Amino acid sequence: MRLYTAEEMGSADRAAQEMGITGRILMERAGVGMATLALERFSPRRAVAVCGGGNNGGDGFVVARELHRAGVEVEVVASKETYRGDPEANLRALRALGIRVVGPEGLEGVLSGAELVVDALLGTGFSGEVREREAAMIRQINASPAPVLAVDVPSGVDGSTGEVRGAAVRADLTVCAHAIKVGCVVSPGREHAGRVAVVDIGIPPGAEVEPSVVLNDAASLAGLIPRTAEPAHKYSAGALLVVAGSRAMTGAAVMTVAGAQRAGCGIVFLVTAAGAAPLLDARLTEAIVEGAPEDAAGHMGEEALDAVLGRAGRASAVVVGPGLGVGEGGRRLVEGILREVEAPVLLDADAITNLAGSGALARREAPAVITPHAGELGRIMGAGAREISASRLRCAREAARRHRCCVLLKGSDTIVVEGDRAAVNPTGHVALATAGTGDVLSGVIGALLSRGVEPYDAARAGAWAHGRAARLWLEETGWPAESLIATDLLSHLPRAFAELLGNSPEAEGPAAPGSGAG
Ligand SMILES: NC(=O)C1=CN([C@@H]2O[C@H](COP(=O)(O)OP(=O)(O)OC[C@H]3O[C@@H](n4cnc5c(N)ncnc54)[C@H](O)[C@@H]3O)[C@@H](O)[C@H]2O)[C@@H](O)CC1
Ligand SMILES: [K+]
Repeated sequence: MRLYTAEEMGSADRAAQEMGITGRILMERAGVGMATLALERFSPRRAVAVCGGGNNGGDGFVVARELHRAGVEVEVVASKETYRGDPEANLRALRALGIRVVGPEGLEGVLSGAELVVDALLGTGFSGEVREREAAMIRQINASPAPVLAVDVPSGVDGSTGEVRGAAVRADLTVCAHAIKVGCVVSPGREHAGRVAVVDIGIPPGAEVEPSVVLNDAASLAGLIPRTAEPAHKYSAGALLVVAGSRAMTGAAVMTVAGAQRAGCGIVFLVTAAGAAPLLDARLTEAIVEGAPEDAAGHMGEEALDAVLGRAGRASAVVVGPGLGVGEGGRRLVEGILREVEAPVLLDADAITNLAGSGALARREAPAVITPHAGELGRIMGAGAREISASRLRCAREAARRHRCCVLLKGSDTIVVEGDRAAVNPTGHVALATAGTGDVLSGVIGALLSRGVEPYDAARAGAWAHGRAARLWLEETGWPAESLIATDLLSHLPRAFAELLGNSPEAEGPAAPGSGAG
């Protein structure tokens, strides 16, 4: 599904107008569509439309008129004294219909008793920090117990980035005109938007622009995952080397290896700290486990590089990091792998932390993927987790540029960036905020890399399947989200992949007996 920034929406809007579809028509369509959804979802008897001075406010005036027409008792707050253009015409219509219009000072009064608040204060024309006058109105809307329908984007959220500086409306439903705005799916904007819907406003296909950010839905992933072609052997199905675990940290390695196995990897090698190897060997019956030299803390350091490179020669991708441990030795090990291994390398967890201040990723010519959470990304960007979390899209892009790799920034809105491309994953769930799920994800993406999927696509498909597996588990068990543990994902990953493969064309190879054409 298409996501639009403010700029992209503006281009589509201008192109539509050049084709004779006026702004007035678009505003009418937007307002009528949003009012229809408001009636369907909230059935309000009394509603308040809070309208700003731009076209977002103009949409709000149309919503108010339509609600009035449907018999809803409507009051309107207009933030500006004088209006121009389409908003002015729509405001005049309200007055002619006898709908009460008050200024911002009347907001508190009209909010009491409202069964729906229509937030049309600020839309895609807003960015930066909200001025105090509007911030005060936003705080009043948020203090009201009535449900909130946001017009196009919750006021105070930057529609192009999801950034919030200062106050922003917390909506129950955000109805976007024509296309979901990027700011409604990227955190923290995502948390302000509530449920998100789209209304068609009649922008013709010829006016569409190429979006810079896509929603990582199943349709966008169709055909990316290869089926194993016949004749198959365990290496042709992908051979993954996992470099993970330390004497005191074995679970992370288990999760990564198991995630890779469930994502269809033909064979998984694990190189781990010598002290962890016997336990992991007993635990991971289907993997080939090798112990490598460890330091006094039980971590693999540079001395483990030979063992890693020995195995890497047989692997079509390498995952490094879960449970590795943090330290100078670990840094040299990760740098050595980035320098010597030509197959795609995925760095997760401690492998990322170990690279703080290092230029090894940027120097690497072969493909690399990193899968940090906000804290880990902060460490290699010289920033705090809070700074990253406030500007997730911008920071992920900057990291991909500076470190010349594919970046998957974990979160409820996992973001994948490579070069100019960016995708936001919609399958994430709060249930995934538990130990070990990230290790499973790195195994899953590693498996896809080992099967020849390009880094950007492997990261996107992995994020989708990982989130989908959690959702399938929740649907099947009916258990509370807090009860999910990382191993639960393993049993549901195959079904998540089956859904993706349902969209995938059969790989070239001899036709299976009895299979029909197509
Ligand atoms: N572009 C399009 O194709 C369409 C746009 N439509 C609507 O128009 C909106 C965009 O309209 P505009 O471009 O007029 O912009 P907005 O109405 O989103 O914002 C402009 C208003 O915000 C105020 N503002 C800007 N920065 C501020 C700040 N930091 N603090 C407080 N107030 C601030 C301005 O003074 C102005 O009153 C969309 O979100 C959508 O709702 C729809 O009517 C349909 C078509
Ligand atoms: K709004």
